[in-house]
Amino acid sequence: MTDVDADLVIIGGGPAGLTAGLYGARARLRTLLLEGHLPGGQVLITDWVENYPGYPDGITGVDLVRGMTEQAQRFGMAMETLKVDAVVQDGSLKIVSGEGREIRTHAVIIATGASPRKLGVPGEDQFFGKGISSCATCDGPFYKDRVVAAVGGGDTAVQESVFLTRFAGKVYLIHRRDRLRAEKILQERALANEKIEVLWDTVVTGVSGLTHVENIHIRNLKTGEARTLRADAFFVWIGIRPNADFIGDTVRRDDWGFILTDHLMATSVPGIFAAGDVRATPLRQIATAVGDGALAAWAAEHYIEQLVK
Ligand SMILES: Cc1cc2nc3c(=O)[nH]c(=O)nc-3n(C[C@H](O)[C@H](O)[C@H](O)COP(=O)(O)OP(=O)(O)OC[C@H]3O[C@@H](n4cnc5c(N)ncnc54)[C@H](O)[C@@H]3O)c2cc1C
Repeated sequence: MTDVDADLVIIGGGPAGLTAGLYGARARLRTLLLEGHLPGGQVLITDWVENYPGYPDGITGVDLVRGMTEQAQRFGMAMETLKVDAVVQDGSLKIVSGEGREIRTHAVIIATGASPRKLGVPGEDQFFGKGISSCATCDGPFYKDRVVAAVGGGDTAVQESVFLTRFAGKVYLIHRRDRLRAEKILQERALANEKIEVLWDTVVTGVSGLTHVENIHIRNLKTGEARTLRADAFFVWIGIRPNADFIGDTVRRDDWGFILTDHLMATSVPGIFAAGDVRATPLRQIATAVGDGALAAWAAEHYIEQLVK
């Protein structure tokens, strides 16, 4: 059999990749995880996780992913900091490359997750990092007793708006519809919170300020009324896009770019699997990412066994 640098390469060190690493290492595959930044993925910017089973009182995102990383490494998963920019086939091998490095492997699990979507309104790029953020854990504490605005209506927007009230004096939650999409328990908390004012049927048309966010320009979709909110920060939580540009059209993807898989996480290319938020799935959570990662590693193990027979 052709020599490889690792039996299994996992791209991305969020909960999906770390779980795949744990299962790959325990299957005694030479398992290498490549992470472009720090292991942990989106969980690193999640202040408090209260719906991951096994932690009845909740756990910080940092502690949860630290445990996942240590557990996978304890069983032998190797980890390197490397931003992958291509995966190509070479016969039955896969070549994973990035930053001038090439790694030959039998199987690849893509677990590169997703990133926040942008609104695409004037001022958004200009003020990113100058009052515009998608990370309440990172930036919320800067706005003690200040007025902040947020946009979105899903789990992240609602949960993180409640989190922002620990610091901010007032949080405007701007939502384009007349009801929220978030889990009911999260909605109840937000709607009962006196610091949160939901602006229903409203869209953001722009952000302005001098050197930092000062104004959020909004329009009511029902009345057509345009107005300007004074706010010191603006948090954008309107969904996510997959971190899958590097794979191009090597594997089949849906209309939004999420990778299509079967129930065993196999993509359209034998030996390439996908797990977690990067794949087309109806629920994107830590628990589902972990389940995907375990299945993907199991499927990769069986794929590799077939190769070496
Ligand atoms: C603010 C916030 C709060 C949330 N709260 C909860 C919650 O309370 N409960 C819950 O269950 N879920 C929550 N989620 C969702 C949850 O975090 C995600 O569903 C989960 O992290 C997905 O895991 P993943 O491993 O698929 O991807 P990610 O966590 O996105 O990890 C992907 C990793 O891949 C890396 N990567 C990307 N591209 C490359 C590349 N080219 N090369 C190398 N590495 C790369 C990234 O750096 C990242 O570390 C929250 C998300 C956010 C943003």
